[in-house]
Order: sequence, then C-alpha cells, then structure tokens
Amino acid sequence: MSEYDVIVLGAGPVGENVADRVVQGGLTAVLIEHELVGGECSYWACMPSKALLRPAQALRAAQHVGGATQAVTGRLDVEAVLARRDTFTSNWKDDGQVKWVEGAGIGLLRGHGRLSGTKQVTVTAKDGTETVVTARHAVVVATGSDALLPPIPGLDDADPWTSREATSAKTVPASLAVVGGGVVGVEMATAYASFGTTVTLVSRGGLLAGSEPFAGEKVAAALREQGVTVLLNTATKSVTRGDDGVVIELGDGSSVSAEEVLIATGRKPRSGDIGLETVGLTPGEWLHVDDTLLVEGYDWLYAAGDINHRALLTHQGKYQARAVGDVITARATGKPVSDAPWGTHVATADHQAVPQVVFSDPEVASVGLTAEAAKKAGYDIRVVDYEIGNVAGASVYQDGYSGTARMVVDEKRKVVLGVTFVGPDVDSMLQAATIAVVGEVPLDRLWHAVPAYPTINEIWLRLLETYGRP
Ligand SMILES: Cc1cc2nc3c(=O)[nH]c(=O)nc-3n(C[C@H](O)[C@H](O)[C@H](O)COP(=O)(O)OP(=O)(O)OC[C@H]3O[C@@H](n4cnc5c(N)ncnc54)[C@H](O)[C@@H]3O)c2cc1C
Ligand SMILES: NC(=O)c1ccc[n+]([C@@H]2O[C@H](COP(=O)([O-])OP(=O)(O)OC[C@H]3O[C@@H](n4cnc5c(N)ncnc54)[C@H](O)[C@@H]3O)[C@@H](O)[C@H]2O)c1
Repeated sequence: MSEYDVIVLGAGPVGENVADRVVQGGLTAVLIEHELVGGECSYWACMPSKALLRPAQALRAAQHVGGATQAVTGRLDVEAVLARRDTFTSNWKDDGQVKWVEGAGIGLLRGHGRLSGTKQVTVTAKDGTETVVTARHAVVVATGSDALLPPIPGLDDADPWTSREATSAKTVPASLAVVGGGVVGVEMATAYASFGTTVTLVSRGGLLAGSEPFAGEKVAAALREQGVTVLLNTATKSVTRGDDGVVIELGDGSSVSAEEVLIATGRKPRSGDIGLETVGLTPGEWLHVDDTLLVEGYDWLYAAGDINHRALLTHQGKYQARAVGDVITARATGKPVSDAPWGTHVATADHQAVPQVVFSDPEVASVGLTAEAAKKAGYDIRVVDYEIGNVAGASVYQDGYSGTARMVVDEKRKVVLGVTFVGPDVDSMLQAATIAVVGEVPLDRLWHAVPAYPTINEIWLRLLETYGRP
C-alpha cells in the first residue's frame, strides 16, 4: 500500500492541474489514469475538434477579403487537415504528457481506479494487479464525462459515432447525419461540411439552446449556406443500420440516409464504476460540490471538472482545479481558507461568468447570463443589441462582415451581466467581456476602456453609445 497527501482520480486536463497545484503547494500527489494522460480534451474533444475546424475557418477568412479572395482558389486539402489534427493528438499517444507529469513531481498509476473506502482508492492495472493507495488529506474525483446515447430505438445496434469517432476519424464519410443541435453537433456539422461530406443535422429543438436565440438562428442559417440540411424541431424516432449505411426515421414520418450517424446529445457522468457506493454515494450520478469543490457531506472528497456538472468546459474545469488544489493545500497545512465569493479557494465564476466559444462559422462567443437567464434570476435588465458589421474595424477585417452583439445590463447596479458576440473571429473579443462581467465594471467606467481604432473591439463603444451614458 502506498500513501500520498492527495489522490487524483483521472488525469484529464482537470486532474493534471489539481495534482500540479497541490505539488506546487508542497504536498505529494498521485494521478490515476486508465486511458490516456491528458483526457478527453486532448485526444477526442477540444484539441482535435478545433484542429478539424481551423483550416476551413482560415480558408473562408481569406476568401472573404478582396485581394486575398483572388489568390485563394483551391479547396480544402482534407488529408492534410486530418494529418495536422493527428499532430495535435500526438497520434493518440500520451508520452509527452507523461513526461510533463513526471517532470512536475507528480506520481502516476496506470489502471482503473475505484474508491474502496474513506481516503482510499484501489487501482486495477490492465494485467489485473491491484494496488491500494491511501490519501493523508484528500481524494479528488476528476473522471470527466462520456457521450450520452439516448434511448432511440435501434441506436445501440446501429454502431453510431459519438464525439470520439467524429474527432478521430481517419477518413471522411460521403454523408453524415448528426443528431443533436448542441455545441458538438454544430461544430462537427461545420467541420464535416467543410470536408465535402453531405451533412444533415437533426435537432429536436433549435440550435445551441441556452445561448441567446439569435446565436442558434444565425448558425442555422450559415450552416444551410454551407450546404448542410438543418432540420429543426424534429424528433429522431429510430436508427437502423443496413448495408448502405444508416437510415434515421424522423418524427414527421420522413427519413434521412447517411453513411454514418453522429449522436451528439450531451454527456453523462463517468461515475458508474468508481466505487462511489463504498463511501455512501450513488454510482452513475454527477457529484454535487460546494464552491470549494468539496463533495457535499464529506470533508476529504472533492470533485472537479465535468464530473461535478457545473460547467462542462476545459477552461472552467482547470479554474476549478486551481481552486481545489489550493484549498486542499491550505486545509492540509492549516493556512486560512478564503472561501467567500471570488476568494482564492472558490470557483465563483462557475455560477454567472462562464465564457464559451462555439467554433462554428460564424463563431458564437459568450459569457455570463443571457437575457432570458438574467430575467429568470430576477434581475431588472436592459438588453442592448448592435450589428457588428457596422463597426469600421469589422468592415476592414472582412468584406460584408455580418455579426451581432448583445450586452445584458443589470439596471440596478449598471454593470454587465452577460455578453454574446456572433460573427467571424469574435473569440478574440471574449476576454474583455469576461473581465467586464467578472469585475462587475460599472458602465460609466467602461466608457474609459477605449477600443483601438479600427478594430472589431469598437463594438464596445457602439454598445455603450446605444445604451446611453449613465
Ligand atoms: C467534441 C468535444 C469538443 C469539446 N471542445 C471543447 C472546447 O473547445 N473547449 C472547452 O473548454 N471544452 C470543450 N469540450 C469539453 C471538454 O472536453 C471537457 O470539459 C473536459 O475534457 C473535461 O475535463 P476533465 O478533466 O473533467 O475530464 P476528461 O477530459 O474526460 O478526463 C477525465 C480522465 O479521467 C480518466 N478516468 C475516468 N475514470 C477513471 C477511472 N475510474 N480510473 C482511472 N482513470 C479514469 C479518463 O480516462 C480521462 O483521462 C469539448 C467536449 C467535446 C466532447
Ligand atoms: N467549443 C466548446 O466549448 C465545446 C465544444 C464541444 C463540446 N463542448 C462541451 O461538451 C458538452 C457536450 O456537448 P453536446 O453538444 O453533446 O451537448 P449539449 O448539451 O450542448 O447539446 C445536446 C443536444 O442534444 C439534444 N438532445 C438531447 N437528448 C436528445 C434526444 N434524446 N434526442 C434528440 N436530441 C437530444 C439537446 O436538445 C441538445 O440540442 C457541452 O456541455 C459543451 O459545453 C464545448
């Protein structure tokens, strides 16, 4: 049996950062990983998906600037795109990340980890060998999430793609049906359409639910322009695989045929087989935590990243990792704990200041509350919209730039509660919005944050002018 100060179950981006943080704080830590060190994000999610999307985005950008348009006459080289993607996943090998773990002074145990009692984890290696590790101070569950396959008749036998197959495909199908109108569905429809695949996107509602409504509407219109058949408010009744691919029966009685079907209908917690029952928790559920990421009812068990279902995003999970790593260190060494909102040891931003970029074309970059969410939360709000294309910087940036910005203002405090930008390359403007939301910067002070001319950031000035000087 071996003992560490902290055991971290799962070496995804979140687990890695927790372990790094506690080791930097002077504690010992071991990471337990049964697949690839680096997790979903590195090999089947963020990195490969963005690598699949970026070349078409670069091509489209050049195609929309007169002068460059004339120079760019070729099509996307799909083989080269896939080859570049493979470099980002290190061909699904984790040697580089293992080297980093070792260099950071973190222990690594390969195998499937299961809680086997208070502050104890049993790791089963591939050859069946069991190792029991105990923690002096804390166990952090950072096991992430898996693709959720809904109970659609025939689906289990139809060999569907999940985000894993979509991000790691070695060849591109001639046709692809995508079920699900969330972030994965939209991004993968965008990527595969750019590869020349005939894509049909089936969504039971609109696209990008939870975002400002104009985001989903603009992305749906753009996908259609890119040749995607977008079927909204459409149920998926059954999926059947035959010799020629899959047939998807839709709610209106029609059907879609495709070589492959990607199911992008959300995530489920990776907690079904991690020994939760040995400590009094229910297997297969998300782990509920307080703002220091401590699992409710425990003083030694923490959960960070996707598994706590607060915000299923790498950057937000890594933010939690910094808070949880530091709070474990503080509690272990008897240092003061700073757990008031926005303190050192809490993940306050998870509640109302989560930034996200959907890498569709146009991009959707958002932070904070949408108008609907703000109203639901009881705020007295004013919504300010502005067409980004009317900003000088945008018109220079791209011919016929089209995009929309929305700022949601808390009328009582005169601060920004949320911002959404939809348009080409709006991701680079998101951090300013995040700072405005997290900093609760009063609008009259924002007037002094002068955007450089002529950049698209001048949208801030237009939003403030439209609101009027408070
Ligand atoms: C297609 C796709 C694209 C995405 N794109 C983005 C993006 O652009 N930006 C963004 O911020 N987020 C993105 N996300 C979300 C992001 O991937 C997740 O939020 C992130 O990976 C969560 O990190 P994590 O460390 O919590 O979990 P994971 O990355 O899932 O890591 C968990 C690790 O734990 C290991 N593990 C699990 N159980 C055990 C066990 N019992 N024993 C040992 N090891 C175990 C797993 O093997 C894995 O390595 C995307 C998701 C998908 C599906
Ligand atoms: N760029 C990014 O930041 C990025 C990219 C990809 C994924 N992610 C993260 O990964 C997570 C998973 O993404 P996702 O797109 O799988 O989930 P999601 O929750 O964003 O979207 C799921 C979609 O599936 C639909 N759906 C659910 N059940 C269904 C059913 N039975 N039949 C038909 N449709 C159904 C929902 O209505 C929704 O449109 C997200 O929470 C997101 O934060 C982030």
